[in-house]
Amino acid sequence: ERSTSSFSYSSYHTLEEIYTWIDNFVTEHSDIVSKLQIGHSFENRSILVLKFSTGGSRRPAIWIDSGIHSREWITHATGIWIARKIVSEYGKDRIVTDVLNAMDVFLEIVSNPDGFAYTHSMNRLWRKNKSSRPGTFCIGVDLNRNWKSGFGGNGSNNNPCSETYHGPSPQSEPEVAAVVDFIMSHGNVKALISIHSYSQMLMYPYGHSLEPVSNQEELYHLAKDAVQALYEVHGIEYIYGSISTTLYVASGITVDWAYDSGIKYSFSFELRDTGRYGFLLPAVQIIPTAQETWMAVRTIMEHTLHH
Ligand SMILES: O=C(NO)N[C@H](Cc1ccccc1)C(=O)O
Ligand SMILES: [Zn+2]
Repeated sequence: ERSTSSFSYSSYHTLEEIYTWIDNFVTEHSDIVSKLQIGHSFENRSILVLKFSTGGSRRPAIWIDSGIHSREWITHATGIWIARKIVSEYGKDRIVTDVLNAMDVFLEIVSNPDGFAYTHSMNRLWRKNKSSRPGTFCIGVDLNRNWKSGFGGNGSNNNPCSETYHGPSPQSEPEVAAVVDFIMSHGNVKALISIHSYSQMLMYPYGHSLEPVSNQEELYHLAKDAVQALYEVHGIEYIYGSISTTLYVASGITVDWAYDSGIKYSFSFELRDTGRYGFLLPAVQIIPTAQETWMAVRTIMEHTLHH
């Protein structure tokens, strides 16, 4: 039937099932949610974004993306659950209500649709998109290395066969160009949250250099508060800090571009787990992961609203 009540939020789904859920979800919550198509993938699939808005025009906004790496299935599942949480909490939870009465939220659940389809059809552990170019033997660009900030630097690879291939040029990939174009033309995005898995980390820029960002202190304390809110749900421990100092140097990444484009609250999550199951996180952990992640996301939203 056309309702999302038959959709299992505790299961992993195919691209078609998620796109059908998006249509049903928007139909059922058309007072607060709308569907935008911001572009097409390399293989010509629609790139969809959910817009949560209670009115106004060009309100300050929060951007959330998941699934930029297609094998990280827990991130799409978490994005879907968070979408439902936002609509169910509006009018009940004070923070969500205050945020949505003043700001818009954009949520891109399947940021790499071609790669995601491929993880269902051919290769469960595919990470990159599916772009190909004449004379290039290997397929795919790492969409977390194709952004302009620090493009081509250390922690990205010039070899098309590499899992961290940065692509021929910044924003060469339609999946990245669509997001850049959307955020730049919107011009009022105040926070960006890019959701990955796994490692249980909450990180902020920079990845391409060890130099601290100007509001490093603020981001450190916000990350600390967000990680504490996450911990209080199921006792899961995250580490936090800047990408380059907490993890490793990575160049051309989403959050560095966002930060350098003026989005001062830019974060990247690495969801569960710490390696026992890794990308193959059992479906039984979807809802617990989404519940705890939501509390961290809500903390970042509240801070963005008040600063
Ligand atoms: O791939 C993942 N996690 O899925 N993360 C690593 C590290 C990372 C995370 C977040 C931002 C930048 C870099 C990556 O190489 O992209
Ligand atoms: Zn990733």
